[in-house]
Amino acid sequence: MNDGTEDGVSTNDGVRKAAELLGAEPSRAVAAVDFDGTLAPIVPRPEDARGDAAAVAALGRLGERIGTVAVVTGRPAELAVEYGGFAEVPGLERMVVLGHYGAERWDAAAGRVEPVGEAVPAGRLAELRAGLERLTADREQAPEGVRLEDKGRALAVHVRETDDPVRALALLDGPVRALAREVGMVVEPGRMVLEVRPAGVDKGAALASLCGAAGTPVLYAGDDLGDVPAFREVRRRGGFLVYVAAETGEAPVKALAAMADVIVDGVPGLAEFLSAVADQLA
Ligand SMILES: O=P(O)(O)OC[C@H]1O[C@H](O[C@H]2O[C@H](CO)[C@@H](O)[C@H](O)[C@H]2O)[C@H](O)[C@@H](O)[C@@H]1O
Repeated sequence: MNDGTEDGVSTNDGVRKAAELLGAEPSRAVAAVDFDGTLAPIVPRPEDARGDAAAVAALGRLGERIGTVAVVTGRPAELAVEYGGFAEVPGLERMVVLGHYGAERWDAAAGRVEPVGEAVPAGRLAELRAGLERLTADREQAPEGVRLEDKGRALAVHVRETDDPVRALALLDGPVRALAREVGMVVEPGRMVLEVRPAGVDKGAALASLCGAAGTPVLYAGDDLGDVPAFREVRRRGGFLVYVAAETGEAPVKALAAMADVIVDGVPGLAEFLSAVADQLA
C-alpha cells in the first residue's frame, strides 16, 4: 500500500473509513472488485492471468464479515471463477461474479451462470469475428504481436506483446471502431486492449443492480477505464473507492485516481488493504 498522500488521504485513514462504512451495516454491505489488474496481476497473455492468492484470500476474509462480496469484470463470468481460483476459498461460498460488464451473473451458492438481458445475435458476432480476424492478419494495420481474444459474447484485440503498443493502438483504433459500428456494438478501450462488446451494459449498472436500494454500504476497487462507470456509481452512492495503480509502468488512469479515496500499489497493495479492512471489522 502507498500512503495515498497524492489525494491527501493516508491509507491508514482509508482502512478506518472503509471499515466504518462497511461495519455500519455489515449484513447489507457490498465489497466488489474488478478482476484483471486488481485481483489478478497483469500478464502478457490473457489466458495466463490468475487470481493472486493473497488478494483472493483477503476478499474471502471480507466475505466472512459482510453480506456480499463480488467480482465485476469484462471477462466471461465462468472464466473469472476458474482463473480466480475462488472455489474452496473460505468466505467466498456466497460470492457473486458479474461477467461481461454485467451481461452475466454467477452465484457461488447456485454454481451456475445466468445471462442478464439480450444477447447479440450469433450472425453479428460471426461478422465481427471475421472482420477482426482479417484486420489482425493484415500486417499494415496490425503489427506483429497483436492478438485476438474471443470471449464468446465479445472480442478483444490485444497489443501488449507488440514492439510499440501505443503505436499499435493508434493504428488499430479507427478500423476496430468501424467494425464495431457495422455490427452495432461498442468499443471498450483498456490496458493495451481494444475490446468490442455489446452496448447497453457497463460496470456501473451492474453494480447498481447488485447493491439495490440507495444506502447500501459499498466499497469498489478497480484499475482500468472499464471501471469508471462503477466508480461513478459508487461515488453517487457515497461509497468507498480504491484505485489499484499499475505495477507495469503504464500511465495512470487519471479519472480513477481523481475519484479514489485511496490509491494502492498494484494487486499486492489491494491484498494488504482488504486484509487490513477485514482485520478492523473482526
Ligand atoms: O474488467 P477486467 O476484469 O479488468 O477485464 C478487462 C480486460 O482484461 C483482460 O486484459 C487485461 O489483462 C490481461 C491479462 O493480464 C493483459 O494481458 C491485457 O493487456 C489487459 O488488458 C482481458 O483479457 C480482457 O478480455 C478484459 O476485457
